[in-house]
Amino acid sequence: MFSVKFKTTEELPEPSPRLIDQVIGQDEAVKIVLSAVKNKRNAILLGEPGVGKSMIVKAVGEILDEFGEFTPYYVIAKPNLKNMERPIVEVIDGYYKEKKKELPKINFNAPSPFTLLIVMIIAILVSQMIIKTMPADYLLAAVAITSMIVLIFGFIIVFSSLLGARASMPSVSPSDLEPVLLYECKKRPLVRASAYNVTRLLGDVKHCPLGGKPPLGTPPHKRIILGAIHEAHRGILYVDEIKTMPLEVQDYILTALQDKKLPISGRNPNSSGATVETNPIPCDFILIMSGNMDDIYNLRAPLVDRIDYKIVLKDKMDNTLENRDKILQFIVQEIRNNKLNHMTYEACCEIVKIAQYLAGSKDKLTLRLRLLANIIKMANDLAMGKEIEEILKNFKDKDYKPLEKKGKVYIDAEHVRKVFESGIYSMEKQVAINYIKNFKRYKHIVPNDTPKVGVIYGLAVLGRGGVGDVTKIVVQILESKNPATHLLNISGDIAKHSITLASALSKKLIANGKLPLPKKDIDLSDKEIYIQFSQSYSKIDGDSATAAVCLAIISALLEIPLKQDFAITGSLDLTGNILAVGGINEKIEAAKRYGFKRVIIPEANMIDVIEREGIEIIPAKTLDDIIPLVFDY
Ligand SMILES: Nc1ncnc2c1ncn2[C@@H]1O[C@H](COP(=O)(O)OP(=O)(O)OP(=O)(O)O)[C@@H](O)[C@H]1O
Repeated sequence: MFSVKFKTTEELPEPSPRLIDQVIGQDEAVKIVLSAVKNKRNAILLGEPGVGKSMIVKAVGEILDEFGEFTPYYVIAKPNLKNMERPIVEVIDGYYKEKKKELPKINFNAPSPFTLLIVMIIAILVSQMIIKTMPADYLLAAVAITSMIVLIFGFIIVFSSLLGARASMPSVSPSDLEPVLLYECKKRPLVRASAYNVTRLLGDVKHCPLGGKPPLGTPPHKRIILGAIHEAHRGILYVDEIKTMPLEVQDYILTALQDKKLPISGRNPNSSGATVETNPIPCDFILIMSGNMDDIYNLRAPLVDRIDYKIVLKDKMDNTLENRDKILQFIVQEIRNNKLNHMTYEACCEIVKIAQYLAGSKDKLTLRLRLLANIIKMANDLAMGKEIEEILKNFKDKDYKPLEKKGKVYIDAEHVRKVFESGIYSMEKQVAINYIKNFKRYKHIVPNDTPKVGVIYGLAVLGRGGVGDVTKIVVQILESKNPATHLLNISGDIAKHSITLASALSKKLIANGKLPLPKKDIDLSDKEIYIQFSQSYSKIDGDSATAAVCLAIISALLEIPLKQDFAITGSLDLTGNILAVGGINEKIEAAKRYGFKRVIIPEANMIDVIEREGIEIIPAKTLDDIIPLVFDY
């Protein structure tokens, strides 16, 4: 199964501590993201949930220092003395601690010593002129007048400038005018924000219940909240959940990408911050976004155009020795990273089997690794169950002492199997399992040895739960002047079309008389065909029942009974070839669960089938292959 031999994962080497080395099966995507970051390109990662989109970005974030020089900076906000509602935000290179003393002082427009000197000289010259024009007896008075002039000039200049500066904000205390540090960035940043969180992404101005004006309120520059878009300056902005990104936010991001700066304004119209807006603040970042496959359609075209790399992550990989080793590496990582108990070799093999099952084929392994991680964690909890039971048993015991560890606990294959079969890791699977359990009580579907005309068992997968189910298909023929085909309990368009096809094909095959069945003369022009998916309340919306329906119609029209010990799945083309279907392993599992001894599947699907005991799997290429196996004549 793996290239190394071991009894438990304890014997395997420690995984690399670097997250970038821990990413499994997404080598291409990792390479592209690294190249995007190196060359300052924007990128979007698309893929199924839990395939490692966030992990890749986080891993790249860990090694950002390796992408060349970075100039540290800090961001301060200071008041705008001309208009307090337009505070000024500045990005300053360097470390805040070093430059703290040099923080810009608020200028009260106090006159400089040079201005004062000029004023004094003018004042002295004026007083000299006065003295010269005065008679000698008034000299003393003249000197006094001159001194007064000099003093008055000085006072007027100093106080007028101070009063002038404060005219727009009377009673502001010096502390209200102090600049504040909003953010300091010492190494290249990776800033993560969810697309729906507008405040976090774009920044905001806090509400001040006291009106937002000194002396009682907090001045606007002290209420600014920097956005992730600004914190990501000179680094990476990672936006996930793009499906939820409001159009307005997309426009702001677009502006930021174009202008490399964006102002912050109050976002809540009812807040005192609503009237505040800063200057455009520098925000030169690489944008990386992520979402599920269809989410890209929620983005505006101009934004999509500005994203250079569009990367689709894989959701499965080939089932090779090398890739099974990667799954093993993943198991060890999950155990070490989450401090779980170690796993036996057999349990690891079981995880590989589940990886095949979730990939829908024996040739593939799933890369929806969050699902696998959850299964491993729950299997670990189950392995610990014995201890938990013991603790509960001793809970009421006064003399209870904490358990002494009796030997090591290992996750074994049984724990893994139990978690997978119970479906505890998936809500949809549990709903489907409950539905099937309840329905089975009515014994509507029971394999038996009594052949019946027009009755056959088809196979389906319930909802998104990944659980297969058996559906009973019943066909009845009525003599009628109004020949038609009626479909009952069939909702999906594809299903309706495929069953119409089955009906036409079965009539054609009977009409040309080439079926390997006893011949019977039959007038098809007066037959009304009723096809029912009996007691099927789950939506039948695929075409995988086409072969089953076709056989049931032939049986009903020719009145030749069908055996009842098998279930069948397969799509059909117009010439009677059986075509591959999805969810083949779930369908085989369902047939086995209901007790069928045989299951007929398209031959093309054989590459997907994961071996299991207890049921015979019969591949079929054409209807002619199947007919001798299923009719009782
Ligand atoms: N390619 C991978 N390699 C290793 N571990 C993985 C990988 N993909 C997923 N995992 C495991 O699953 C967890 C969740 O993965 P992550 O959050 O990156 O998925 P995602 O694709 O971003 O999912 P979503 O679309 O739901 O946000 C990881 O922390 C890791 O344990």
